[in-house]
Amino acid sequence: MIRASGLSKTYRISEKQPGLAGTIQHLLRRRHRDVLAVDGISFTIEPGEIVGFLGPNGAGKTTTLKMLTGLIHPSGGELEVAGHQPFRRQARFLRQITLVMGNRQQLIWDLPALDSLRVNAAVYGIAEAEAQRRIGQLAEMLELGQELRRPMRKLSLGQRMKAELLAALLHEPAVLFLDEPTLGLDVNAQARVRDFLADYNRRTGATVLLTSHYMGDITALCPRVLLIHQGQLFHDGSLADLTQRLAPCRQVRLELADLHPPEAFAGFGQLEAHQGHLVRLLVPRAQLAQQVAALLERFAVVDLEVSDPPVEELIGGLFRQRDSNSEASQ
Ligand SMILES: Nc1ncnc2c1ncn2[C@@H]1O[C@H](COP(=O)(O)OP(=O)(O)OP(=O)(O)O)[C@@H](O)[C@H]1O
Repeated sequence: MIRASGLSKTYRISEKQPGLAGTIQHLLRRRHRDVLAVDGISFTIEPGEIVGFLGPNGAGKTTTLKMLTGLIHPSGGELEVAGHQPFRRQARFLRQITLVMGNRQQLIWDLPALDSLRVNAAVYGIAEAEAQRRIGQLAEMLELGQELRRPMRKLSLGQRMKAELLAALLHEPAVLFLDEPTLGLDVNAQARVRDFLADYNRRTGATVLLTSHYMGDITALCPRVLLIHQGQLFHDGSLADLTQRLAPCRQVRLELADLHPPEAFAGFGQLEAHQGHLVRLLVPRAQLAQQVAALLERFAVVDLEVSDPPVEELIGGLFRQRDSNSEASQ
């Protein structure tokens, strides 16, 4: 459904010094600087997949989404979405995709969503009876009722987001590009939007590419993630594989019946925290079973939990490390 090969985007930024002198100089001799936002990424997404698109701020996610939806022209590489070249913006292509940005809204603030939805239906050439059927079905899935009859400005953030999703799906697109669809929502509203997206994907077989800073969205919805950093693809695979790649150790938390000095844990792993009866160790994955067995034998254990460090921390740590390496080599 989506094929990108060596996809790149360079933005040209004009640089102007502040003040009148800067403006005159800029008029006489323009200065430009190139920003390589996306640097030759390649990936393929099959119909029906839900793929998470991760990366720190400024990694190039939004730029990639804009190229995939035809909002901007790539500087290089090849791109095909639903059998089309997005930047040609053919009507047949636009009918097959949708883009939802959590920080933008398309529904009119002072009007009830139903009015805007009728306009959208007309723009897409959907007959009135069919539009009503689709609105009814999506409203039921999104648990929206009378809210659609109230002006958008009177709805809660979560209700507004759900109405935006409804509007974005009215033309039954085959590919959904979702940029932070749960931005600013409270945990309950986030969970409802996630459930809806999973349900929608199951029912319709739509392909979904999702960016989110909330790792909960990604773990709940995306069996596969693409991770980009400084415009390059760093990982294409499962979140579990990514975690394994980033964290060679697992965290072992212990609650012990007795008090022991820190030295007592030497040889069981790296002691991360030690407070009274609570102890946290980092143990290499390959030695986990053996070390846990040894801990259970050596200490009177009240409770034990094995987990991966939070993936946000792992990703943040990786990028801090790579950034400081690249600064050091400059
Ligand atoms: N219109 C533009 N003109 C010039 N530079 C831009 C433009 N849009 C983005 N950039 C730059 O391109 C790089 C990638 O930005 P982009 O918005 O794609 O990142 P992102 O991964 O979506 O970040 P965030 O998570 O913060 O939204 C950044 O360095 C950004 O400053």
